[in-house]
This record gives sequence, C-alpha cells and structure tokens, in this order.
Amino acid sequence: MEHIKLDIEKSLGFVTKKEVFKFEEESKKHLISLQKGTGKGNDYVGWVELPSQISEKDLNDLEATANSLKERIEVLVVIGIGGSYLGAKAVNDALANNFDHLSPNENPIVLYAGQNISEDYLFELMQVLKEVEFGICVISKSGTTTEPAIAFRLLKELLEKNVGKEEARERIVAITDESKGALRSLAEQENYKTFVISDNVGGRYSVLTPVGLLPIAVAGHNIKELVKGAQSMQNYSVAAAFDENPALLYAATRNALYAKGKGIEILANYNPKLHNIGEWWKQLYGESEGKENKGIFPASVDLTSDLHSMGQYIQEGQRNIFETVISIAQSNHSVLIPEDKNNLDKLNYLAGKHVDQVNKMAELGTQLAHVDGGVPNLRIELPRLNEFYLGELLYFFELACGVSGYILDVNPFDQPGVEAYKSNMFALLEKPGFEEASKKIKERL
Ligand SMILES: O=P(O)(O)OC[C@H]1O[C@](O)(CO)[C@@H](O)[C@@H]1O
Repeated sequence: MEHIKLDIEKSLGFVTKKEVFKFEEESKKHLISLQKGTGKGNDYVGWVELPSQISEKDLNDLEATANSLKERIEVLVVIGIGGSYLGAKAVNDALANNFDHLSPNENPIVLYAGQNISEDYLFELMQVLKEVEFGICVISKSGTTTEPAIAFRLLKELLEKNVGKEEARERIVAITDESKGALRSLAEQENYKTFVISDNVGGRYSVLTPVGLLPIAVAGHNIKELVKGAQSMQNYSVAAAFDENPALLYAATRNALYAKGKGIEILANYNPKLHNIGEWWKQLYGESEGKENKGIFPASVDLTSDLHSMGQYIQEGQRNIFETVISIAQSNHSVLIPEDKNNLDKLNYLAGKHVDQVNKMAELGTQLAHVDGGVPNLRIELPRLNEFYLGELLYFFELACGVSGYILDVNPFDQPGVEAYKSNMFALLEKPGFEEASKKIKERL
C-alpha cells in the first residue's frame, strides 16, 4: 500500500542526520504517551485513536443526515470558527472543482460564516441567502464562542423567516458538547438534530469528527475514504521505523531546525486547492506550539503564485525560515501545452508537455534555489489528491503536531493565550460580569 511520504534530504545541509536522529527515542516515547494518554494535556488526546474508533454506523448516520439536508437545500452555511470550520473548508476546497460556484453540481454549495465579525460579510451573505434554499450546520465545541453565536442568531432568524420555524428545524444541525454550553441548550430547546464533539478532542484536532465529516459529506465527498486514509496513517505510524515514519521524522526534523534558529516554517503548496490545508495547518501548529514564549511560527504560501510576491523574501530575507512543500505526485486531469506555428510567445519548447510537468520543474527549481539561498526544505508527497490521501495527510499532521509539541515541552492541547482578546472585547462591550474589567480597560483608552 502506498502512503504519503516525507523527504527530509534537502534539510540535511542545515541539520545533520545525527541531529535529527537525536530525537528518535524521544519522539517514540512521545508517541506512546499520546497513545496511552500519559503526557501533558492528556484530557485531550481522544483524536489519537479516533480514526480506528469511527464505526460504520457513525459514518452511515452522518451520510444519512447529509442526504436528508441535500434533499432540502441548495446551500449549506457552516457556522464556526477556528477548528470548528477550518478542517471542513480545507478538505472541501481540496476536493472540489475549482469552479464549482459557476457550474453547480447535484451537491449543495457550502458557505462559511461565524469565522469573522464583519458586518459587510454578514450583510452580503444574508442578501444571497434570501434568494436560495439554505440550511445551517452550526458548530461550536464550547457552545459559547461569540463569532459563531452572532452569525447563528442572524441566520437562524433569516431561515425561520424564509421557510417557517418547522422547516427551519429540519434544516439546522448543531455540533457541540454533549451537555454543556449555550448551543447545547438552544439545540435541545429547539429540537435540532445534533452531533457531539467528544470532551477529549480539541477543536483543532476535530476534523475527523462530525465537525469536519458532516460538512464534507454534504459537499458530496466520500467521508468513508477520508477516514480510511486516516486509519491507514494511524496504523502505519504505530508500526513504521523512525526513518520511514513521516510523523515522527517530521516532528524530529522541525525541532532540530528550530534548535538551529529556524523559527518560522512556511508550508508551501503547488496546487491552489491546498490553500486551506495551509490555513488548517496554521491553526493546528500555531495554537498547539505557540506558548511559553516558544514555538515555530507557522506561515503558508501558494506557489507558484506567491513566488511573485513572497519569493523574494524566502530567497533572500532573514535566514530564520524553513519550508515544507506539499506536492501531489499525479494531477487528476490532463492538459497538454499545444504547439503554435508562429511561436511568438517562444513556448514551443514546452509543446506536448503536461502543464503539471512544468509545475513540477518549477517546484524542483524553487526547492533547489531556496536551499541554495539558505532555506532548508522538507517535502511531503501525496500520490494523488483524493479523500484517502487527504485523510492520511490530516492524521499525519495531527500526530506529528502532538509529538512535536511534546518535544518542545509544551501542552499541545491548550490555548490559554486566546482568552486575552476575548476578555478585552467583552470588557469593551460591557458584557455582564465584566464590570470591573470594563472600568479598567476604559482607563487605558
Ligand atoms: O468550537 P468553539 O468552542 O466555538 O471554538 C472555536 C475555536 O476557538 C478556540 O477555542 C480559540 O481560538 C479554538 O481552539 C477553537 O477551534
């Protein structure tokens, strides 16, 4: 069976193999702590065994809910922020036709809300939703996050106005905690279909729970294959030797590079469908590792597009970065560059070649240039862009993140720093309970 592969060869001029392999025993130990739940943040390691625990029945239930929504709606609005929407968006965008919005297929279009507090965004979204049959999948683990709560209040009201309370109830699904939070109470009171996010799975590790799987199923993608891919990577990661174990090797190499002053990691792709894999990955690694004044800063670029904007910096800016390239071995479609008898554009030397051959040479040329410019390169290769290998990729990144966070000696499963902006915002908005903080913050203005 073919798996996704990690190649660290082009980072070895910057760290030695010995410096990477120094983490071999430690990373194996951390893998066991994750599996046994004996490390930091062990209340939140439910995702480690999750792929193998998802049952056929769970998947059938999700598909049945997706199908019943599909019968009623043209558009599904996924309301959520952070881990409550990034995984679904990453997978949906990776698998969708780039131009689905211009030639709709039999599946509903998935839109997103609650991931910002922009009045213009919500106004324009509601204008669109007035004219279409829509449903809502509202997702919040805590059930109390302000951004999605505002969006849900507005869109629920609009939906009830459009189709009446009874029909709206059939079109709303809530995914939240089993018993706690405002969303749970609301869902129970309104009698919505609900799915549970387990207590032991944090938002950014939740893409393989209903949080990711339901919106992915509604968009028409094969969630069984996605889960199968994650299971395959779960099984492989337990058994593979260190030098063939992508998750352990990735965790070790990035920590070896970090120890050499490489404090920024840029995740690069050569296929625009992977843009939101980068966004998902940034939350996963940023929230997991950026704490106690430590952590690699996760950034991302879409290439070759960003070679014409960020390329200059990557090539010649501060030498504190390394790059991890996601490459798809074989494209899903075939386009050949045609011969042109006038050859005014001087492109005939490419005639007969696949566009992807050019893309691959751009990738290789860039990788060599960046290495020459002092940027260590790692390369992750997916045989194809499909549900199975995306499932492998997602689980690979999650597992590597847990191990990497433990090597860094932080709790990769909390995010205490996110509260700071929330408390200030609540104080500024004079939320009940924040009277003291309100007074104090206003003195600073
Ligand atoms: O699902 P919730 O509880 O609304 O949280 C959304 C996001 O907010 C955070 O708690 C903080 O950003 C993330 O960890 C999480 O993914």
